[in-house]
Amino acid sequence: MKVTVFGTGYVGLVQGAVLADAGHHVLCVDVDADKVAGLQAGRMPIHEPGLEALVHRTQQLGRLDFTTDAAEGVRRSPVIFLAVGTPPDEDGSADLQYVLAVARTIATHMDGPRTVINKSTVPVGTADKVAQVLRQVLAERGADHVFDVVSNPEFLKEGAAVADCQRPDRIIVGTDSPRAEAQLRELYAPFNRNHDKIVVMDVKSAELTKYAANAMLATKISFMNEIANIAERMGADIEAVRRGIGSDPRIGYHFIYPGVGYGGSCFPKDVKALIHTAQEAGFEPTLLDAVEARNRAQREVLFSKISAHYAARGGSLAGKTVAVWGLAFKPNTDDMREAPSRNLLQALWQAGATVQAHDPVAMAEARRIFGERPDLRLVDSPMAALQGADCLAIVTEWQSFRVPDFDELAQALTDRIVFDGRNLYDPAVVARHGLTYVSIGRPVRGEPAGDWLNPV
Ligand SMILES: NC(=O)c1ccc[n+]([C@@H]2O[C@H](COP(=O)([O-])OP(=O)(O)OC[C@H]3O[C@@H](n4cnc5c(N)ncnc54)[C@H](O)[C@@H]3O)[C@@H](O)[C@H]2O)c1
Ligand SMILES: O=c1ccn([C@@H]2O[C@H](COP(=O)(O)OP(=O)(O)O[C@H]3O[C@H](CO)[C@@H](O)[C@H](O)[C@H]3O)[C@@H](O)[C@H]2O)c(=O)[nH]1
Repeated sequence: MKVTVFGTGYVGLVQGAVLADAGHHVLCVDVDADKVAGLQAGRMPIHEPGLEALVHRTQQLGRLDFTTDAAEGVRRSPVIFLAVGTPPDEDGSADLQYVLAVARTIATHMDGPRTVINKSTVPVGTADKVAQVLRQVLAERGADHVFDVVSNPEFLKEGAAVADCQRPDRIIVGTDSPRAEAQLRELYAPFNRNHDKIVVMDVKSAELTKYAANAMLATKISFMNEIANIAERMGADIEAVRRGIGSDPRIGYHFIYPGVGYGGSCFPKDVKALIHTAQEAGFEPTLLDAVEARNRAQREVLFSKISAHYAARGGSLAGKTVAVWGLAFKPNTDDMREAPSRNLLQALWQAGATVQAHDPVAMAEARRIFGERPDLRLVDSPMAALQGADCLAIVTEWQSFRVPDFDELAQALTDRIVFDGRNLYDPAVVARHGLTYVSIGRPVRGEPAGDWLNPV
């Protein structure tokens, strides 16, 4: 099928490449001319495992193209995806300006029937708004073309976006139009061979399904972070508790890792947007309010531990150098949108510390965000970050941080202490190497080996 995708970000680019790989002919449209020129030349705007090879292959096969020409994008394909951003407005609601702008563009240039498929995460009622814009602009043109607006939310995870898109666990199709449903069934047929993954429902339920999924996952994380806070005050070990509850299939092991709070471009924004939608409808979502509040607090926990450690010893962070491992909001991506590392760095700088940081792929993004500043050194390896540092803070659980040389760590860090926001290590092993180890939801371990210290 001929398909046009508006927006070549994490969702649009991956979706476009995966559809092209499955055999469709895809044209990706973006307003960012640099991004489009880069993609035409085969340069990826984001780090996503497997994406570059997929884009190159489908480009060479002539099934994937990029353009800034929106009119061509609209005229070329009967099926048009919307995959533009829906960032949070100041009041937490989703900003629909990009979605509605594309709707106007489609209505301005369409010259026959179109199916508009919304992949952006949008509040309930947005499909109606898109349809209204289409109707209005068509009426202004005096044109009379048939269209359907379908909700088809995306569930990919960054860092695994290509794999998730190639093997979706469900394909939500929100429409009451048999014509549109048949088109989407044909479009997704290559992804639907093993068993029927397509779940058809009304548009509003599809729109809400996306928020419900993200809110449920965010709730699991905030719940676990809440239990971690209780555990560390009681002398219990959250990792033992995690294994203990995860083995119950009704709970499961997924998304119950405690840490530095959820970040990224989706959970923080989508939980806030759902709260806003509920409030607008006259309902106070107290559970979601609490999920959000716990996350806000959790994102400060690592800094609180570092600062409390030094304060308890009569010192402060002023003049200290803190090594930071991990800047991306999660491993296998260079995305730093709402990354918990940003909270930590700002707090450390405010306390007068210098940061010496390493991330396997997000260094360029960090440079773009923070610019040149005397209290930030971005270095090329995890071990280089330790040189001359007083302590280490771990923010992202990259694979390359999982098995460090603890003796080298102990030698390099002046204060011989590790603050781990991701519980990467066995506390007894770290302590055996002469390091003090402060993690999330577990008692502090330190020298001499085997000693349990008071939580800081
Ligand atoms: N990032 C994810 O993991 C993820 C997963 C599922 C759903 N979503 C949702 O998908 C949507 C897109 O997210 P993203 O992370 O891909 O965003 P992004 O910011 O990475 O990309 C959006 C792209 O849209 C382009 N754009 C803006 N206006 C345009 C226009 N009028 N015409 C053409 N292109 C235009 C921008 O230039 C940008 O390249 C959001 O609603 C998001 O919540 C994101
Ligand atoms: O047990 C866990 C799991 C995740 N996280 C954090 O939660 C955030 C989000 O992680 P993840 O869900 O893996 O990444 P995203 O790429 O943000 O993907 C989420 O958001 C997307 C955008 O809506 C959805 O499509 C995905 O299904 C949904 O998982 C990150 O900060 C993680 O560190 C935890 O703290 N503990």
